[in-house]
Amino acid sequence: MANSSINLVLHQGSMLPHELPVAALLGPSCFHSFSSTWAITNGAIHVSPQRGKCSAICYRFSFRKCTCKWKRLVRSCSTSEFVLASDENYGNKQVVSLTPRLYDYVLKNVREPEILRQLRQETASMRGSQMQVSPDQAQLLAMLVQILGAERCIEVGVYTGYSSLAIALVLPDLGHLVACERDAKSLDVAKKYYQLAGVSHKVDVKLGLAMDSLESLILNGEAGSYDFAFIDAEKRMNEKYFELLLQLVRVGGLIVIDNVLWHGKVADPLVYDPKTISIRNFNQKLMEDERVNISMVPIGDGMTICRKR
Ligand SMILES: C[S@@+](CC[C@H](N)C(=O)[O-])C[C@H]1O[C@@H](n2cnc3c(N)ncnc32)[C@H](O)[C@@H]1O
Repeated sequence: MANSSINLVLHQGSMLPHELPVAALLGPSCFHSFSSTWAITNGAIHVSPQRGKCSAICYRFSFRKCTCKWKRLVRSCSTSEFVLASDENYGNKQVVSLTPRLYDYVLKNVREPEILRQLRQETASMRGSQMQVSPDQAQLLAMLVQILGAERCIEVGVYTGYSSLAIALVLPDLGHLVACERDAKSLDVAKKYYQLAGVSHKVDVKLGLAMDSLESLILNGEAGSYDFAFIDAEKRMNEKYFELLLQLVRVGGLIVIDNVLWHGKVADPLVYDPKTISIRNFNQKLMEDERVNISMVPIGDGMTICRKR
């Protein structure tokens, strides 16, 4: 077999047995606090940690003489990189692993409207710009809205308006998007772009706490009248937003929740900060919630699409 190698970024907690001696070498606190890049090559087995420029630590090791089942976790060839589920009952299903190169390719295949590109560029220099959804996520949201034929939508967490504008652009002219945001400064940018895009008449901006805005919609008799909702605000409030939105959305309507993978921390047993625990618990609740059909999609930071039954 050719000497193929891959780089796979494994975040803390996704430890393979091979990591253990390295973890011992570095000490638990050190090991706990970084993401590591693993270079896997065919050759003699060795594990060698080395600090890279980016403060990540790289390990080089191979599996030729290694018989442990973990070698099955990661495989490579010269052009693709993928992971296998560690549970062999998934039949060695290969799942593509997004690398920077592959993600660039995905982004090159997004049809991002010019106005969204401009908004993204303006937001890039602003505080919190990493909060906005990625172009591929925005495209998926817009696609869901179109497939549903949605006319009435709600967004919880607008920031400078990237995802809400993506939704508003595909709504019919009489469509209606309730956009909930507590930060007036970010909303000013969003409103400027709604105007520039000619969709202001479709967007009902609610400045204030999202819970208050959602509760007032319910008090206003609007339960069951919305087709689509997107949750992307304070993560620890997700369950509360979800419960209110479940009242506001009609049967067959969608509620999409962002950041359900939380940079991979949800799957890391070593991470138990309050936000991660809350997202992890909410994911578990959705998994058991008979009121909705669900699909967790590993796009961006992970989105779960819920369809109200
Ligand atoms: C992740 S950003 C939203 C990004 C946006 N969806 C986009 O793609 O550009 C989260 C936003 O939620 C807002 N937010 C957080 N807690 C909120 C609350 N309780 N009520 C209303 N907005 C809130 C924040 O001010 C922030 O602008």
